[in-house]
Amino acid sequence: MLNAWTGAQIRAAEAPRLDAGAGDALMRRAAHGLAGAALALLDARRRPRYGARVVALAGSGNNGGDALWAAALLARRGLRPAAILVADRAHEPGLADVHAAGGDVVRLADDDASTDAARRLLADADVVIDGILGTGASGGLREPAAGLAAHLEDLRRTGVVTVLACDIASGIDADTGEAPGEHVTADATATFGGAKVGHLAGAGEAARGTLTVVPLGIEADLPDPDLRRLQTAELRALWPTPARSAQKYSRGVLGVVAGSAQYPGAALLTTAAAAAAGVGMVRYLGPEAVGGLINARTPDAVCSAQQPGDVHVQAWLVGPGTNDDEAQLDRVRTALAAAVRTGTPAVVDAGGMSVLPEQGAAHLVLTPHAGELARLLSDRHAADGAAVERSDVEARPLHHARLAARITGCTVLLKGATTLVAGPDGTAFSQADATPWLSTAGSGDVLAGILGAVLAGVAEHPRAFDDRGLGGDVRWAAAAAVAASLHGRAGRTAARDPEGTGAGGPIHATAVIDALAAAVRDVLAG
Ligand SMILES: NC(=O)C1=CN([C@@H]2O[C@H](COP(=O)(O)OP(=O)(O)OC[C@H]3O[C@@H](n4cnc5c(N)ncnc54)[C@H](OP(=O)(O)O)[C@@H]3O)[C@@H](O)[C@H]2O)[C@@H](O)CC1
Ligand SMILES: Nc1ncnc2c1ncn2[C@@H]1O[C@H](COP(=O)(O)OP(=O)(O)O)[C@@H](O)[C@H]1O
Ligand SMILES: [K+]
Repeated sequence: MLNAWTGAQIRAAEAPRLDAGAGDALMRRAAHGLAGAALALLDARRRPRYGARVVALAGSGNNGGDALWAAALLARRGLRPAAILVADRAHEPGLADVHAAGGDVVRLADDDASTDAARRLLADADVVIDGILGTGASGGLREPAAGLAAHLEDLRRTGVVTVLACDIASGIDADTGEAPGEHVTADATATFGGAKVGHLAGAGEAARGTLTVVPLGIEADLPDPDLRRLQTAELRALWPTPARSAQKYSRGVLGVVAGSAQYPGAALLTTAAAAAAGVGMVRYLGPEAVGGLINARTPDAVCSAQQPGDVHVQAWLVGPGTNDDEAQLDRVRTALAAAVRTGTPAVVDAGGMSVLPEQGAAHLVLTPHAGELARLLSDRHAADGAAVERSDVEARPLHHARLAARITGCTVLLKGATTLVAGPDGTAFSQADATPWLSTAGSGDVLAGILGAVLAGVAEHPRAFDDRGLGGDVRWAAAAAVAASLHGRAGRTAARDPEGTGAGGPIHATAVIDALAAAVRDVLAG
């Protein structure tokens, strides 16, 4: 599990040590970790350490102090240190050490001469340590730092310099991952004491590069994390693997209300994905014509035009492709009412979100993309009557996912390059296991099918969640994170993009279904 905390949580854990006068010692430890990360970056890029130019960008706070101290430490390893001070104050002991190491120092102001001098230093740099702002920042980067950050990004993108962020890329909010304005983009980040929420959400995910956590000795005092990311070990433990004595009913029956005579595709994709994910049985409820099409692709699905009240299932999947079909929407309403009454978990996708019960529950998992979440929040007057736009959700994804979970009382899975899951109690997960090739029509239907299969299996595996501190209502959010991760991994497998960088090539939704078994096998094999 990769856990992430807010700046306030980290500061609270540090507070007793700061009160005991250990602040400098903590900063020295941070600077040491930062210097090590700078050397590792040079090594990874096969650039010689000796004579390499390291430039610290230093703001007025301790983040700047860390960067200055790291640059001074690197002078002892043969690097040529320099500093660009972007505020009118700088961490005095750090600056003194850079001077003592013979480093060049430029103080950036709003004039051409200092801007030119700063740019000359950057153009000569091998590694730039971004210590402009850390967890003490409020709002976006201000000038002149904002202009320098934009220039730095031009140099980074064209391979002139490598950027190492101190704690967090400056301009990214450590508590949310939001970027209110210009921000630094890093090739790597060394963070202190624990990952920050801003590394795993919003613009912060793409701005951080490779993340290294430098221990500060405060780890035992950290509270429950604010945001979590499941990794292979958790996926292996939480994936619904059949017991020796399993039979189809014990593995879980998934009731699916999806598609319509006019839009059968969503029904085909969701049922095929659920079957491929290894659910015990899929029971499809809908028009006969759609059932026929489903059986041509997925003969193992049991299709009928029954009503939800007539079937016994362990989980529901409702809503994909049902928008324009009143009979299907009626089935969706009935299934959701039954789910709330009986505590049966349900995936509520697409059209299903327009017929939510008044009183939601954590075991109903909504799966909107940013546009659908904006509509849902607008319909619920979440912004005091003002419309919420897709761009609002994209700019502040974690905030809006949590807001929607609180307002609806349901678990909310917000789809995107990073998928965020929020429970109504504020518990949140972030998964970034996908590939941009997954952004294709029908990909969301496949995710809904996988999630349906996972939810149908949860009842059989309560201990797996309890044993990892993911019991109670948190299990629904955790199950959604499991599904998002496997969906992303299947996408990577299908696209042949193992790192999720956009390498490989195009895929369509059915290719993701076909790759799912291999992705699950990889996870189970560790
Ligand atoms: N705590 C510890 O023990 C340890 C902490 N550690 C390190 O400390 C870092 C946190 O340090 P910090 O608290 O000094 O805050 P930091 O982010 O450097 O900046 C605050 C300063 O910036 C300014 N400022 C604010 N917003 C701004 C903006 N938008 N644009 C421009 N300026 C802005 C603001 O001044 P203002 O101008 O607003 O008065 C304020 O003075 C943390 O990330 C980690 O690296 C490690 O060494 C381990 C031990
Ligand atoms: N840029 C991206 N990188 C990785 N995954 C993405 C990206 N864009 C979308 N996805 C994933 O693809 C799926 C798209 O879902 P959705 O928008 O509902 O598509 P549809 O409604 O056509 O099925 C989601 O699981 C989402 O997380
Ligand atoms: K920083």
